[in-house]
Amino acid sequence: MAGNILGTTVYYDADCDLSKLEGKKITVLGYGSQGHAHSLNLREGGFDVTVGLRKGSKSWDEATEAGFTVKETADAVKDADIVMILIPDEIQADVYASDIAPNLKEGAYIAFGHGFNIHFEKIVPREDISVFMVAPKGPGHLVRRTFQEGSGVPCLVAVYKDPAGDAMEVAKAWASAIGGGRSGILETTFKQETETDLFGEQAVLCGGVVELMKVGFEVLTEAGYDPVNAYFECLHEMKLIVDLIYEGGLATMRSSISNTAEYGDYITGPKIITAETKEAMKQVLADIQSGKFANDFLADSKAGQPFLKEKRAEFANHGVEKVGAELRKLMPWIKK
Ligand SMILES: NC(=O)C1=CN([C@@H]2O[C@H](COP(=O)(O)OP(=O)(O)OC[C@H]3O[C@@H](n4cnc5c(N)ncnc54)[C@H](OP(=O)(O)O)[C@@H]3O)[C@@H](O)[C@H]2O)C=CC1
Ligand SMILES: CC[C@](O)(C(C)=O)C(=O)O
Ligand SMILES: [Mg+2]
Ligand SMILES: [Mg+2]
Repeated sequence: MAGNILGTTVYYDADCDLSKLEGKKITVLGYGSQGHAHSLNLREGGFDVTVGLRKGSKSWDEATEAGFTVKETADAVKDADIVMILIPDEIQADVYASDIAPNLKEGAYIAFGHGFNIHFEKIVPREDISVFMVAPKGPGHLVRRTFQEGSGVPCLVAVYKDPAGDAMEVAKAWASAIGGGRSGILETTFKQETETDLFGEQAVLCGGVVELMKVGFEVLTEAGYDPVNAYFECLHEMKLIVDLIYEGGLATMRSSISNTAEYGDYITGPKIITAETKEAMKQVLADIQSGKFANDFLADSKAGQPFLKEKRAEFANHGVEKVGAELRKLMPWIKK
């Protein structure tokens, strides 16, 4: 049953009424990281899912091979009671205008895995449409893998418009059906989800951690240390350390490392992540809140993604990726 965690209500499977999805025609747009996970998990719960895609793509073949009814986006939206939009954020507004909005039936629900386009008002749905969000707090491939293993990724749920009157119950049912109710479903707003998710992925989870690992690798290799040793030290072992934090918090991790490491952790951590770093993080948050980041990201996308492509090429050629690719070939237990 729902738990009160330090004043916040968190829902679990027992609080979610899956009958809210029963008898509804469900369409998932996109069969990428999140799309494949939502579609497969829902289907295993007994729900009938149609996948909407553009014809002739890799995803089209994959969803067809997985046994789904696959239709072109506009066609998949017609007749659907719930349309979950899991195509890339940067194209959602255009696809919404061309293929989704004109085909949405009166009184349908639309849903998102991230609040970006609703919060920044790139998509403004009609008044008869109910709008909710189910945002897993983890990568789609882990939403699928943990579900198969019997656990699940926590989800944030929110409602933006509710002419149907039960959008939050539908959102909770969806979150439960994809595995979120096994580890916790948190009710929030589109604004909170969008801003915290963008901040987390940029400053901590992806941008922050990747830069820390990459620069650590560079400092060791530029000082003449063996690149394989540097890779094990700065990247491979990151997962092992984070696994302990995930399992028991910072104290469990620190109880497993040596006193030498723990002393160095307290002495050196604040020299690397300084007051200046905290100020930079605050500026990152301000740019997210003002919409600057969203507009810069969309402008890069409209221009054909020059910045994104340049960075992908730069990282593909970085030593840390080359060493890692060779080492992982010798560790067959690491899944592709
Ligand atoms: N990745 C993640 O783990 C997380 C993502 N989210 C959110 O989920 C949403 C989806 O992201 P993500 O799963 O990463 O996306 P992906 O890039 O992994 O997948 C996008 C899917 O959309 C399809 N697609 C692309 N362009 C079109 C188009 N014009 N018309 C129809 N289908 C198209 C792609 O198929 P193809 O290119 O083969 O045609 C692919 O199947 C976003 O809102 C994101 O913020 C939220 C939490 C975590
Ligand atoms: C951390 C990145 C993420 O927010 C996610 C997997 O949760 C994303 O947008 O992919
Ligand atoms: Mg996220
Ligand atoms: Mg995100």
